[in-house]
Amino acid sequence: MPRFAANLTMLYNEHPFLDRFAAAAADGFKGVEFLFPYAFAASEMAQRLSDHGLQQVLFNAPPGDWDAGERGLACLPARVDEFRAGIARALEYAQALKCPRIHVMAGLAPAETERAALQATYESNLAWAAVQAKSCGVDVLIEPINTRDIPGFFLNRQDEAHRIVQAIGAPNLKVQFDLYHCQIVEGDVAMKIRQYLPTGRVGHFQLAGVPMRHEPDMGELNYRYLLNVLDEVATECDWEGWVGCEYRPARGAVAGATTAGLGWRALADKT
Ligand SMILES: O=C(O)C(=O)[C@@H](O)CO
Ligand SMILES: [Mg+2]
Repeated sequence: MPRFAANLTMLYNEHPFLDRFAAAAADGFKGVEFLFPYAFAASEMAQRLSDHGLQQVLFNAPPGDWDAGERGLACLPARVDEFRAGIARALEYAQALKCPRIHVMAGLAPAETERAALQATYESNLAWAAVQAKSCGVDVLIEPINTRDIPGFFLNRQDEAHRIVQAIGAPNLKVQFDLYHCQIVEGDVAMKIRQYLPTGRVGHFQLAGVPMRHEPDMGELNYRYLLNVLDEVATECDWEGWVGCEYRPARGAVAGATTAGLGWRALADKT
């Protein structure tokens, strides 16, 4: 079974951010991911990883002004310099945290800009980022995201993401396959795992229950079935990546809420 990584942005919100590393390790996680490390010194985070025997498996490149509603810069023609500076910063953190992949968010499509111009900027930015990342041994990931959570997000579908990755043809440019977004946008999730994982273009998975983005055992997706499919296909194609647990615990941020909700991990048992 692919390994589960705790998403420290969404899980363990009952603890201050830097204390979430210890909490995840205490629950048996060996890997962690989060959205953004930039409010903290890389050395401080590297120390937490080492103290708790954790691997950093993923984080995001700078997304622009998140608090002002920005959700990535990669498709924005007027922001190329800022995009490039953000990739350089992300790669510095990736090296300090020994993290083998970064997620580059596409951004919101401005209504006044032609889709073709956004697409051209997106593809040239991704090609550039992949070259920079390659020299650091890092994969660049793109993630289709549903427009209920992020209205106007530029990249929404698995097929679009795979077309882009194929067209650019950089071996370290891959798709971040978030099963939660896939179910909301297009469904047929099990068949999409079967279709896309063997291509070699999937760099990472994430999961959450649908529709509320709570624990995977809450909601309309049958994760016992899906995790068995993932396991079967990953074994067939020797895929050894991680599955990020990117959900908001239903019990909220009260003491013990994240740990109390982890019973769903038994769904991954093949019994
Ligand atoms: O929202 C998600 O899904 C993510 O993976 C984040 O990195 C981006 O919002
Ligand atoms: Mg995700």
